[in-house]
Amino acid sequence: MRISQEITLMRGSVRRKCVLIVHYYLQFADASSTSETGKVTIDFKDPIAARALTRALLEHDFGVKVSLPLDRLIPTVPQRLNYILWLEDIIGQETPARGIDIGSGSSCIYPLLGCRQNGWSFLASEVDDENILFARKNIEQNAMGDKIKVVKVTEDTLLLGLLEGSTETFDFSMCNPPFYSDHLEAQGITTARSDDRSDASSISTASEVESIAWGGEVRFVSQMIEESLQLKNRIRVYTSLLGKKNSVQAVKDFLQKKKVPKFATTEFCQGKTMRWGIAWTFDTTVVFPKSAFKEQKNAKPPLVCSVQRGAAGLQEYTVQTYIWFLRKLVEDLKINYYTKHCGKFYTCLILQAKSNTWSHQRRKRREREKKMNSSEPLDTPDCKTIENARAAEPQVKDLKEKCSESFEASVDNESEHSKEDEQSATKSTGDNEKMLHEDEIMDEVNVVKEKPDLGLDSEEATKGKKRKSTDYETDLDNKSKKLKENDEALSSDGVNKDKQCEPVVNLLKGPQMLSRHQIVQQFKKEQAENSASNAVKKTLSFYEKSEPFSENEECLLLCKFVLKKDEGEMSLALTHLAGNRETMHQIMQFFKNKLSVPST
Ligand SMILES: C[S@@+](CC[C@H](N)C(=O)[O-])C[C@H]1O[C@@H](n2cnc3c(N)ncnc32)[C@H](O)[C@@H]1O
Repeated sequence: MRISQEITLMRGSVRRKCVLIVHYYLQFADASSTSETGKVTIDFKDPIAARALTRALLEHDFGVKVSLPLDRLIPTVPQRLNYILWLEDIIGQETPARGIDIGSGSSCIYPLLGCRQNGWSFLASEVDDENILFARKNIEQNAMGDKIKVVKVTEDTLLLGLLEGSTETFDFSMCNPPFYSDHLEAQGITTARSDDRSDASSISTASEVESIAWGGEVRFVSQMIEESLQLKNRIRVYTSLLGKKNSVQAVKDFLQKKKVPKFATTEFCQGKTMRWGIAWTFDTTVVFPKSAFKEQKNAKPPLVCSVQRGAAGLQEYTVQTYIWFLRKLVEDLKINYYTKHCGKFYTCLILQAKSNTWSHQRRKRREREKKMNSSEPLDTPDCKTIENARAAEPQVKDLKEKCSESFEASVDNESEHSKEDEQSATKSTGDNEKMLHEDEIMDEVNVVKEKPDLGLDSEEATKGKKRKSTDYETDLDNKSKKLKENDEALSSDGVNKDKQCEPVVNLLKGPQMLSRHQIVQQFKKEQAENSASNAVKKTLSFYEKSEPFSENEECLLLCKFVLKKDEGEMSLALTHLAGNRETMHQIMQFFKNKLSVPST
């Protein structure tokens, strides 16, 4: 397997692999250093080292020799390869396809890779003279002059201008557009996504014209969409890379507005760097990669609850305040949790519930109070009341500290993260602690949205009895009602109505304990069958890397817990990963009860 491909598939530890290659090429030995123990490292902040790595990878894996100026974008090979591999999936490798590359850069990397890998031929455009000079040199030194042509265009020219005066048709178009709309944006998030290198500490050598375009990438791609409406099937599949998650939705909205019949998105994950691909077509025979569709269809929507201002009587409407409150609840319920990300606007935990500790909270509290009154020692702290939480709220000021103390990998720069949480595609630091954006792999317009998952693990489902989604809704309503009734019954002054209350757990299917080993097996099976949701895939790799829970530890439910603040509004989402799905509804109901806004 080629080393860069291996890097792509490994999706991480790029450095380790890269340094081996740099070392492999003795002529690049200057760019690397070897410690006394023989550990080879390269400085990613050094443009010479970055260039050496790219050149070594291209030559070693693809037999492509390139010359690259140090004052222009130095492409990272694994990221570029991701895009080429995705295109291969869409258009197939069988036919010698002809494509367009908007903005070849000095490397001319996409045409060179596409030509060498698949025999594709290219018409490429570029605005920058120095880039054109180097791109043509690179084509020449790889003897690809008959397959790749680079033409100079003006900045307002994209597809229409490039194809003016010709009737030629193309199988695809591709583009890695300048991401930023202006210097401020470029500077503001430079560390998060300067170039597309996997590490924020790497150098960006991109010139202004390479990184900034009026209106940013959304306008750039929107113009391509507008022009495609005129060109229609002259290009079979239009594609572009996107560097910001926000841009994906904006471009999808635009495609929908323009009534483009078919489009798809994908996610490229390389180390800590995320990029997105968008593809659209007017040819309904185009089939976008199947596996990803399946993934989208199989992904069950999370349970989401909005967290209102003043919920639980807390005054500060911040993720830190509420994560503190919710973590307390989780701890009191003796639910194990593991922090995947702790940020200003986004916190993600993995919850592992061993047993149902959330039913009958009031009864348990009364029992505890009784014990306290009879001066018996209190052995098991139970769920804190809202009042307790309110009383403790002043501690919230220390939350950031607490958060970073107890969370395994903390946020090292809040302002950086606020940008990251809202705008950037870069994952947070630390191998095991990746920032989870909402899962969004391939989707297509007009895919019917799934009904929310409402207990598909229930008895009927296991018996194979088909039920309408409305049935599930009614079921959940009934269960929620029952929960509420129980709560109300239990909260009546001094009257013990426990006997009247059927335990909620009896309404549900019996506990279904899974060991960590079984969970991992289940995840692997889903992955092999291509039915694993993104959340499951990420949890699997997280499990494999970090082993957060012991091998034999059993659990009733494993779910992802996300508290985030988006456009000023906070929400809590639970995504099922493994175990008894019904219990996730109960836990969500429990959180909802605790997060009610007290009447004044
Ligand atoms: C982000 S760089 C990508 C370069 C290369 N494709 C890569 O992936 O490494 C964007 C490139 O587009 C070029 N560019 C900007 N506006 C353009 C336009 N209207 N037409 C063609 N190229 C353009 C820039 O000069 C720059 O080389």
